[in-house]
Amino acid sequence: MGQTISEQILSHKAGQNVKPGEFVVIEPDVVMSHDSLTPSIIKILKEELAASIKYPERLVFVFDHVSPASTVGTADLQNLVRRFAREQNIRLFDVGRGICHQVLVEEAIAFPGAVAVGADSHSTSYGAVGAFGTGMGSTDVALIWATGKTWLRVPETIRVNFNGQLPAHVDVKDMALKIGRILSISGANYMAVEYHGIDWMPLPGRQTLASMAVEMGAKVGIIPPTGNLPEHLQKPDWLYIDSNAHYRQVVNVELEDLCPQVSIPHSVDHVSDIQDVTGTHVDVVFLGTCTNGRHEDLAEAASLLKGKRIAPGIRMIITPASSREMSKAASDGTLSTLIEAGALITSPGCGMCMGRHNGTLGDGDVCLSTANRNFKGRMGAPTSQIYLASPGVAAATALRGVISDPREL
Ligand SMILES: CC(C)[C@H](C(=O)O)[C@@H](O)C(=O)O
Ligand code: SF4
Repeated sequence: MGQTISEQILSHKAGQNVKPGEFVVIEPDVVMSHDSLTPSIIKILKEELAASIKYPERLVFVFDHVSPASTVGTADLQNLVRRFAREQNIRLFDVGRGICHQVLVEEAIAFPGAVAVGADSHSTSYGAVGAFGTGMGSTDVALIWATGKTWLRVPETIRVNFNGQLPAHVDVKDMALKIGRILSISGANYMAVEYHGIDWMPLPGRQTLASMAVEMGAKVGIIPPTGNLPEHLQKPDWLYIDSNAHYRQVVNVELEDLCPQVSIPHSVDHVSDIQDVTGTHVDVVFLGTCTNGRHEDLAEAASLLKGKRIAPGIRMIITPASSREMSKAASDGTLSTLIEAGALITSPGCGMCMGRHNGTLGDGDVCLSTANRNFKGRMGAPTSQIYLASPGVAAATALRGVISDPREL
């Protein structure tokens, strides 16, 4: 019997062939945590486990969730983590560097064939480079700090086949929302989702797809590390695309038939074709996050906003995913196009994604966001509403002040 990509990676790590449903103990290559949870992981390590860190070189800290700090409380906690990182010799990417998932890919800390664990649910993002990336809670992560090891149940795999090419102004985000619509928020619970037919897709689109796998409950969302990727992200020799692999379910999506998709409050899998929601009033447009805050996303918005102004009364807030993505957008004029159109650019990081700073939503605010979650109250007031869509839909909506189709501009 052949093996899926996740099965191959876990077999490689375990040093023996593993099958779905089996429990394995492995040593993750990378253990990421961010400003939001690192203080509590340090506390668990010290107070509950009374342990020390086994492999500091495998740990990475990133300050992105409230970055730079917005209150004395968050500033003090970040200082605590800075001191701890210095004492323990742990790599830290400080405020302004970017969203943890973006930074780990840019710095090639997450790499093809690796097991990359993060104290964050969107750690499925590392599947973009063909890593087994998965999120864990603070206690599990503290145990990895202490022992260097963790256990996993080998997931079954759902195979998604994308066929054909995307029409103009239909985006990888629409592919991700469409899969969520087909599988539902629990359709991939504790499974791997493996995406095929997208060798043509560059890295940023792969990051969009992999980041959203967890929104269907997936343990990992993985794209074979072949095709349109830089040399250093091509697959290792031991990893292969196995036509005899066994999949729990196969989903086929014809890209030619896809139109812009919009997720409606308050559930990610509550998705409509755009024509069913065009004209919906919006107060705020948010372009950013680990799902859609890269240079390509900003450039797509800029191409639609060039020489125009966003609608009166609309706030458009743009938070680049990292300093590198921001710098690319600065050097090719993307940022100035967006600023001239009336958008606000914030420091790189998670920004308003979780409602903790940089544009928290107030009572009754309606937001069209390029993020990955639209749970009630996520971005601020419980009475606010979040629609999720692509960067092109975000730009068209900012221009018109109501949800709009970028194909009709
Ligand atoms: C704060 C963090 C633990 C959380 C997560 O796990 O995903 C956040 O990044 C999110 O997107 O909701
Ligand atoms: S950008 Fe949003 S979804 Fe991504 S890690 Fe940050 S808070 Fe979580």
